[in-house]
Amino acid sequence: MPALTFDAVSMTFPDGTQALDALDLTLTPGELVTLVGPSGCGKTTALRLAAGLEQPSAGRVIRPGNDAVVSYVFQDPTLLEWRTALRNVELVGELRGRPKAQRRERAREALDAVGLAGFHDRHPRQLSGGMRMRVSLARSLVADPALALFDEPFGALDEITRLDLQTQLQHLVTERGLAGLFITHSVSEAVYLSHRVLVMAPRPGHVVAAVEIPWAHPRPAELRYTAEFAELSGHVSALLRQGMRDVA
Ligand SMILES: Nc1ncnc2c1ncn2[C@@H]1O[C@H](COP(=O)(O)OP(=O)(O)OP(=O)(O)O)[C@@H](O)[C@H]1O
Repeated sequence: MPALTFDAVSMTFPDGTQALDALDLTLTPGELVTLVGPSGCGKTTALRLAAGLEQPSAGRVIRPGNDAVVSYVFQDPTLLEWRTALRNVELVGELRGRPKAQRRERAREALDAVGLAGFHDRHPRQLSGGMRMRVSLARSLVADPALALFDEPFGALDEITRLDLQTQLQHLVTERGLAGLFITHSVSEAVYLSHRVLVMAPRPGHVVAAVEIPWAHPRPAELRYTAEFAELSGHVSALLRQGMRDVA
């Protein structure tokens, strides 16, 4: 059973803006697919459709069943400032009415898994941007999502933190077998993380190429410095440039 299916999905907003044209996508559990493309090509619209926040104007979006959790991670970590890191992550269990000891234990495990052991009792203002994003990731993963949607989560982070979080995210997705749909403007991030990269072009947003990324997960951090990686990244960049030229 796919975790998410887009069947010829088109999206035209009430003001007449056509954001997506006939997008097809199938995401299976354990698979991470990334959307890359220039500003305005409909990436966020696709994520919002996947989240059920918008309804397509044509085609079908088939999402996980009612009981399945879909998590959404934004570029802004959106933490509650008056709660500690632990209590931010614990909120998910609270909202579900889980017993206190159980939800606290799960939150502790999730924070440790994203490299925040020792920071459970800090408030968001006492954490760096990278640490805040780790809390946000822990909060989304503690919900045990069947489908996780990531809207440029690492866009605002420094390079080292970003590379570190890419590696951690990839381990977490692999270990948990969840399906992930990821947006980024970084070609190397897309190639490193994904099983498949969908290259998009605008006016209206459409997929110009689907590139399969062959390496097994989890991938070593050093993969990013190999000639094969540079070659595949160059290929995706060329498709991106080509897509932009074709609509210019
Ligand atoms: N609610 C809306 N009403 C009208 N037009 C919209 C709405 N949301 C998005 N759009 C338009 O749809 C197109 C796609 O927008 P979207 O935000 O999905 O692009 P994107 O690829 O995510 O861009 P970016 O990389 O800049 O975040 C754009 O032309 C945008 O202006």
